[in-house]
This record gives sequence, structure tokens and C-alpha cells, in this order.
Amino acid sequence: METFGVRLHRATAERGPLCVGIDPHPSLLARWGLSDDLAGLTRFSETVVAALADRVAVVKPQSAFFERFGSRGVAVLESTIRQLREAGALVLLDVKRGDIGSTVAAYAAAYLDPSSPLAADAITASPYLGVGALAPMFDAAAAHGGGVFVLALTSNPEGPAVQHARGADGRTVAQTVIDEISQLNAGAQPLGSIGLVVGATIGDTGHDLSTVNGPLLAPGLGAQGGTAADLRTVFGSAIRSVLPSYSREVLGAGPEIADLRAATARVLVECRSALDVAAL
Ligand SMILES: O=c1ccn([C@@H]2O[C@H](COP(=O)(O)O)[C@@H](O)[C@H]2O)c(=O)[nH]1
Repeated sequence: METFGVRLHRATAERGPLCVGIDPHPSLLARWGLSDDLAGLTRFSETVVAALADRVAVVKPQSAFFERFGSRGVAVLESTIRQLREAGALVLLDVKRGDIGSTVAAYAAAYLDPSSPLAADAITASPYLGVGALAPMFDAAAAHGGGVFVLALTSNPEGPAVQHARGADGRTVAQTVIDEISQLNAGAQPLGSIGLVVGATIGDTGHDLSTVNGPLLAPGLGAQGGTAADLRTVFGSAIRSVLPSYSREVLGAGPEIADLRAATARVLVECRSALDVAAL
């Protein structure tokens, strides 16, 4: 079975290094002339799928915006994930789950076991009950060719108060996460299947990302103020592992399919330039 790292490497080589989020904010539904209800959610999601699923490497539905409509919203999420995967996009489900290990095993079954209706290619995970507590997710990812992106240095201004705090050995919480994930990916070719989330907004924090050997999801671009040019400052020598991620910057161009595609093409050009993919 191919690993997620292999599948991601091929997808970004073929379609470009880009992740686009599906975040059906109430304000975006209104801007698209859609109602803030299940019908609007369904139309919004189907439009993004039609516009982008056959051309973007990774699509990242934000689970919260589907969950707010209850079980019927989750059914739309299931359908959206299925449609995206059928069209060839890798689906990174942004759920940021984390708990004690026995409960993490249930999350892993829900999101990474192919027999689940919510099965995605990869998920986001929170390490604040300890990276080790996420082991059932890492095991499920290995068993099924899936991926896990663990929060390390998030894009929001509240993140550093927790993530820059130092433990008894002098390392920051974030560096501890980085180091533990680096061990999990050691030796993987062309890159491992356990990624990190590192915001494009954080500037140069002095953290060493060079050892991760896994994908580095970079949200915070566009609506949160991060620019493609900031990626070099944030990621330094790890720039080649970066997967830039945009939601509102692209979605705000809708609802016309041509406009969504044009916005996606524009940010992809900026990202290619920043990542210097042509030189690889
Ligand atoms: O550190 C993080 C981790 C996750 N996110 C998520 O990414 C998108 C960003 O949306 P934009 O519209 O591009 O700002 C959203 O789903 C967040 O929950 C993040 O922003 N930062």
C-alpha cells in the first residue's frame, strides 16, 4: 500500500503545492447569495467540489462549519469528502482531534479507517494531551495509507502563550512536538506521512523544522494576513516540505466556478514562486 507521504508527493508534483479549504462561513454563504442552512451548505460545498476537486492537490474541509448543522451537516461533509476523493483530490479533514489514547483510537476509526463514512486521506490532530496519546491515529494512518497533521505552531495570536512555553529540558512545547514527529518520520522516502501545522503568520520563531521529514501545512495565508513571501521566513531550509493552505482568500472569489479557479491559479503561482518549485 502506498503511504500518504508518497501519495501527497505525487499529488503536489502533478497538481501543484496547494491546499484549499472548504470553510462555509455564514458570511461567505451570504456573499454567495446562499441561505445559512442545509441547502446553502450543500450548494456551497458542491460548487467548490465542481470548481476545484479535479485540479487542486489537497482540499481541506473544515468540519466545524458542517457540524454546526448537526447530523444533516455531517452527512453533507460525508458526501463532500466522497466527491472530492472520487475526483482525485486528497482530502485533509480539519477536525483537530485529540484525547486520551483509548478515545483517540475511536477518532482514528472514524476518520482514517476506509470503512467509515467519514474516512479522509488525512486529518488534523491536537497534541496537547501528549503526542504519545495520538499513537492510535499514527497506527491507523500507517495501516491505511493515511496521514495526520499535528498542531505545532498555529497561525492564531493566542498560540505562542502555550506553544512557546518551555519545559524542564529547555525546549519549547512546539519543539517537543516537532522532535517527536521527526522521530516518527525518520527514514521515510520521499517524505513521511505525519505532518505538522505551522502557521504562515508566525514569523521567524527560531524553531528547527529541518528534521521533520514530513509535510508542513501552512494555514494563515490570505485572510489572516500571511503572504506566500512569508513562507521563506517561517520555514527556512524546510521550505520544500511546505503545503500552503488558503480558505477565505479563494472562497471569497466565488460563487462562479471560473472565478474560484482563477483565484486558485493566482495563489498557486505565488506559492510556486515562494517555494521555488521549479528549482527542485
Ligand atoms: O493554525 C491553524 C490551524 C488551522 N487553521 C485552519 O485553517 C483554515 C484557515 O482559513 P482562512 O480562511 O484561510 O483563514 C481554517 O479552517 C482554520 O480553522 C488555521 O487557520 N490555523
